[in-house]
Amino acid sequence: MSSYFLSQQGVFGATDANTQNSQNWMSSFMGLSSIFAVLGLISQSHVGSSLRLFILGTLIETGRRSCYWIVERFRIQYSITAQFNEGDPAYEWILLFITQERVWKRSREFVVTANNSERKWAVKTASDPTVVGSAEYVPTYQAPQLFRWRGHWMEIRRGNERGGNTANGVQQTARIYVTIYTLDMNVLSNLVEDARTRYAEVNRPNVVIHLMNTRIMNLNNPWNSVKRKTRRPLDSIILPPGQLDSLVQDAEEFLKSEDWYIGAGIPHRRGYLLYGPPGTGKTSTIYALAGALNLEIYSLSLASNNVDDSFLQLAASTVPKNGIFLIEDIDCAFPSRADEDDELAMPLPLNPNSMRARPARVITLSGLLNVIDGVGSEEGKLFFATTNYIDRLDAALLRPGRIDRKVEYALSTTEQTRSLFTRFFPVSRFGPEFDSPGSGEKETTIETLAADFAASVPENEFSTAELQGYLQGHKMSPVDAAGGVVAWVEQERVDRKAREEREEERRRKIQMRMQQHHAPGGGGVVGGAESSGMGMTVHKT
Ligand SMILES: Nc1ncnc2c1ncn2[C@@H]1O[C@H](COP(=O)(O)OP(=O)(O)OP(=O)(O)O)[C@@H](O)[C@H]1O
Repeated sequence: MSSYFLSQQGVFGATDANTQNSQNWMSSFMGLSSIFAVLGLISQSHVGSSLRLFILGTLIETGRRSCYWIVERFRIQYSITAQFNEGDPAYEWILLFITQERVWKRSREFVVTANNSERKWAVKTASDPTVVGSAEYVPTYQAPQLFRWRGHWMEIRRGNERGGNTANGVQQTARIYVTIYTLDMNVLSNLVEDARTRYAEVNRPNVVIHLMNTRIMNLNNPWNSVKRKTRRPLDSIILPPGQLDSLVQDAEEFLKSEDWYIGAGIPHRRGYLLYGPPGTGKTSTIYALAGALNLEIYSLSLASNNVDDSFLQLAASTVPKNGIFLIEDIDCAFPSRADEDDELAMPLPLNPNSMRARPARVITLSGLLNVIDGVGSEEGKLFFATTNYIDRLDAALLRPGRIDRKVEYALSTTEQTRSLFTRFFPVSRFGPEFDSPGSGEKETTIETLAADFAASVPENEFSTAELQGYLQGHKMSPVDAAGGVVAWVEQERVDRKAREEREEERRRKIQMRMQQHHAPGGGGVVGGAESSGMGMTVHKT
């Protein structure tokens, strides 16, 4: 639920200010009558001009304060002020709203950044529509801006709230204050709804991805980096028949059945694990699904050393309802048995004093489980996790209720390979001028080439991403793509073998260095590891 702070009394302790103002006014008023009395005296007694000037000044100042008081009174009585905090989705809505309403017209201060995929709600500063700028201009809105919307006067102002000190410096949270000169609360609701609708409309062609900038962590706004990606059609994801449809249907049904979950007393959340080799379409599926269901993604990597249990909890709790909470490579948080062995097999430093401390593992399994299904797991959210190594995940993590659906992604089947070829070389793009040897019907030719291509790629040996990489190198010529694939497969096998041998050699060298290091007279064991399991593992190998 989006939140914005409301006040009919202004935002800066207006009640106290009112009391003080009214006292000032009263005293000013009382002062006025005595001033007039004194004036009479003065005119009679012909006191000097300096005294008259002084009295005139006092009168002007009193008048100024009275006007100010009246204006403030009016403002407080006849206005509604709403506060939008950075980090809340409503903040994004209102930013877009003020950009579209061209409230910035009189703004003279901008933050200028080079164009990139990060979303900023920049404004167009060039009047010539043909000018394509290389930078984006975001108004600071530091000075209050007055504008009219649907017949109502409004004022907009931006401020920064100073938070606590952290390792990353002082945390600041931006706020936007909108003052509407009306007594009708509906105007505010309409404004927020209008802003939300515009936001949804503008983002229709994109998928919005919220990320954490773990270098500049902000406890008030953990999702402090927003990117947009062009929406990817579902049919551009090539998977075995039925796999994608069933996933989309499942997610759609989940979103529609909140009442059923409440009635059945089951928390309204659903967890999916997509697992399989790299480059098989796990992440692409989630992005395409988010686009199709109009959902925003909140994506987190557990690989960062800065993320700990409490931050994870905070991040999960700030994902709004109907958002997708995505943890990519979820196995990264915990070492596998193989990894642990590898770490023990790390080359030991020659000088024990130079041994670097290993980074602390700050995410615990119980912390992660808590986030997925415990106190921190908010309802109405889709949870997605991806991994290349399902066998490294703890059984507790995989149990239903935490992960409700596991979907396996495999290396490309012959049918997927064929579909990938026809997606790369659509009949529409290659048209009548497509000139193929054999000069059959155009459509038949592409189909034939696709069949030849698929038959030449061994099933379940290459990922879709690898095949896509190959096809990209021949994107203008389906004939070359189909003709060259046999040689490519051979070359890939040779390269793969060489890579595996290099890796094997690297491991062997590490083991040898460890053995030398632990052998009698070989430098001893650092930090008393001799008596530990670590020493035993090494001697055995
Ligand atoms: N099944 C697929 N259908 C269409 N494109 C795919 C498919 N699999 C991979 N790709 C393409 O390969 C690239 C990498 O895909 P993606 O990131 O989705 O793979 P992944 O399985 O998530 O990999 P990783 O496990 O390394 O994160 C993308 O450009 C994507 O378009």
